[in-house]
Amino acid sequence: MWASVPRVKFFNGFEIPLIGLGTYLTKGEEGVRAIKQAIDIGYRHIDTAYRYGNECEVGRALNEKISEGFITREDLFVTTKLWNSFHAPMLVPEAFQRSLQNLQLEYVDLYLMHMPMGLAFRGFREQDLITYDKSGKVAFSNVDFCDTWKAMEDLVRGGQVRSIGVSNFNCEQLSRLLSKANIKPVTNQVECNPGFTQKPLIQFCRHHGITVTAFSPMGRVDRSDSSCRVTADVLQHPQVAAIGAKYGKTPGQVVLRYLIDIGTIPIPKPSNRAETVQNIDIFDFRLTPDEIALMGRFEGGKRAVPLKYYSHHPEYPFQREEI
Ligand SMILES: NC(=O)C1=CN([C@@H]2O[C@H](COP(=O)(O)OP(=O)(O)OC[C@H]3O[C@@H](n4cnc5c(N)ncnc54)[C@H](OP(=O)(O)O)[C@@H]3O)[C@@H](O)[C@H]2O)C=CC1
Ligand SMILES: O=C1CO[C@H](CO)[C@@H](O)[C@@H]1O
Repeated sequence: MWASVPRVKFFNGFEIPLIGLGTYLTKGEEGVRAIKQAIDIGYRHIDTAYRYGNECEVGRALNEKISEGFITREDLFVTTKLWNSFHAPMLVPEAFQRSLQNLQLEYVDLYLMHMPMGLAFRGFREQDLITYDKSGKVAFSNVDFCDTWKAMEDLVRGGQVRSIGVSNFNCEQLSRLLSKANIKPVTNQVECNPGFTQKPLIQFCRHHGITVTAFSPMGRVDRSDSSCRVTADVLQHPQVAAIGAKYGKTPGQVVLRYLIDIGTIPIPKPSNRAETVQNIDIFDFRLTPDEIALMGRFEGGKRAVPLKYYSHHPEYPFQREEI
């Protein structure tokens, strides 16, 4: 049994465990087993999204562990996300209720706007989530994300969402949101790994009391999606292995510790039991300032997940980058 994972407090008083379980591509019976196994190992923070099509599996796994008496709902921190085609304020309550129903929970701890870019709405089925215009490009909506945010604020007031946040927002978009919001976002979930360290964004968020959740923390993505790439293969790097050897840790553990030491909350997706165990066993060591500096040298300025399909959207957050 592992010691419980430390938590950090949001500005609103709610606490989030410092490591989460990513679930993109975690599906079916195997997915349910993997999530239950992660709960047994000690994970309490689970990250899913309507778009992942696996909220039902996540909900089943969590509710089975609750029914067994192994955990209570209050032990858990569950995040899900509003998909881009549900940005119109009138769609937000229904989109959220569908997520809640899939999860079979009475509330979610954190509801994120998955991206700042609104997409055309066609329906709630999987095949409706991304539609294309006549020229074959992803079809957009012109909803302002500040209006979407107001509808998300109403969900907090309704009591079924404890905290709200955003994902894939850049500093300018966050600034605009902050200038209009009544409830501040508790987190911005963005790609962060040694190959893409997000220093300016982390600084901006810290200044505004917003946490940064680190997705794709390993900087590589286990999927046949040609729009994703490996940023820096630090897991194979001898210097990372050497840091790990000093602490009796694997390169993956060194990477996660680095992300915590620079102030983020990583949500890695393990692909087997050994990785699931390793990724939570990172709270008995910390990197020295020199080791943190060394890990920072893998920065390559390029994302693993550049979301290229949306690059023609006016709110595409990475316009200024070479993608
Ligand atoms: N908000 C957003 O837009 C996004 C959110 N996310 C969220 O973040 C989560 C994590 O990101 P994801 O893109 O999956 O990428 P990760 O960086 O977590 O990469 C996953 C891969 O890393 C490898 N890995 C995991 N743990 C270890 C370890 N200890 N040692 C060595 N290799 C390891 C595994 O590959 P292998 O099989 O080779 O071992 C695994 O398949 C997602 O599951 C999702 O919940 C992700 C992308 C976008
Ligand atoms: O959350 C997500 C998981 O990764 C996908 C990339 O392959 C992203 O498109 C999506 O935002």
